[in-house]
Amino acid sequence: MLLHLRSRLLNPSFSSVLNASSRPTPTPSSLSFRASISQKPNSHYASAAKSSRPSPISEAAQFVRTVLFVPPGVDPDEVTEDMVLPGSNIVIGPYAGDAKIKEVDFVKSSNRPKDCPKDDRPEFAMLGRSNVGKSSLINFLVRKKDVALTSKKPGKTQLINHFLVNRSWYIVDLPGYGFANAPESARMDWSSFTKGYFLNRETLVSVLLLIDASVPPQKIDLDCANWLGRNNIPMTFVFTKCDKMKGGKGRRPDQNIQDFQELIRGNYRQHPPWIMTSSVTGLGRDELLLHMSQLRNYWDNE
Ligand SMILES: Nc1nc2c(ncn2[C@@H]2O[C@H](COP(=O)(O)OP(=O)(O)OP(=O)(O)O)[C@@H](O)[C@H]2O)c(=O)[nH]1
Ligand SMILES: [Mg+2]
Repeated sequence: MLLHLRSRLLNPSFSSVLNASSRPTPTPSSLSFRASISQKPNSHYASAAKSSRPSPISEAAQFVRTVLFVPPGVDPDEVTEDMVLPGSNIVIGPYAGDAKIKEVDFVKSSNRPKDCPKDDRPEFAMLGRSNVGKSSLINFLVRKKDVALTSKKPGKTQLINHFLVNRSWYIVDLPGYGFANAPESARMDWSSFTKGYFLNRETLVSVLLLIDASVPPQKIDLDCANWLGRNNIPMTFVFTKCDKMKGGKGRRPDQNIQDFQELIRGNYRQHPPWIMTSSVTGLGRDELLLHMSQLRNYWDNE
């Protein structure tokens, strides 16, 4: 199982969509949510890892921990291949379930983090370079064409937009960063605006950090991932545009994804969750919703 898994994860390929079936009821845990879901690169740098006492875990469990995302409630020694979502490194555990989207309502746009909805529903924030496909991913997840506004021009989304799903959790569309080609009017100070949201939003379950798989790894995305990690903000890498097999200037999406993983691998003792998607072909939709359900259900039970 190890060898097969190793080659599958180190060489991402396009796989079929998993049937998101319902899962057993989760068992509440006393573990702290952020502590167990987040990746904390600061404390996970290789040097820090070397100085800590060796833990008596098996080679298989060690491999699983460094490459796979093992959610709360799963013993790394008991992970089997069928627990890993296709097109991802995500292990599905006992908290996954109730992943279907039945209804979605736009709630509000806020231009300051403190104007965001004030309730305790869990939320997921879409973050990524301008034009990476954040708004498209929201429409793709909720299976509606125009819930979130999309555009070929970068800088379309300029406010923090809250969408309420099944009246119980939020998806948040955020302005993109890295407006290299955006009109002057669309530029903004991402550092003070969006960073304030990340640092203060207590109901944020995870950031979905979107990375364009049709281009080679970009420094700004790596910097963003490291900033989130240093600030202990849980994240999932969502690779977008995986349908663009010819990839224009760049290499094929699977090669770009592999290069991105290699660039960040050294920073994390436990690899953050990642998943391949395409809002054109539907790749990864059910898998991403299932992953979000396990993070959310764990958060709800904490
Ligand atoms: N081929 C392909 N194109 C995509 C995909 N996702 C988004 N796009 C296209 O990429 C462009 C930008 O999409 P948006 O969803 O508006 O991007 P955004 O990240 O919300 O952009 P900002 O709001 O400007 O930050 C649009 O032309 C989309 O049609 C995808 O999976 N595959
Ligand atoms: Mg947008």
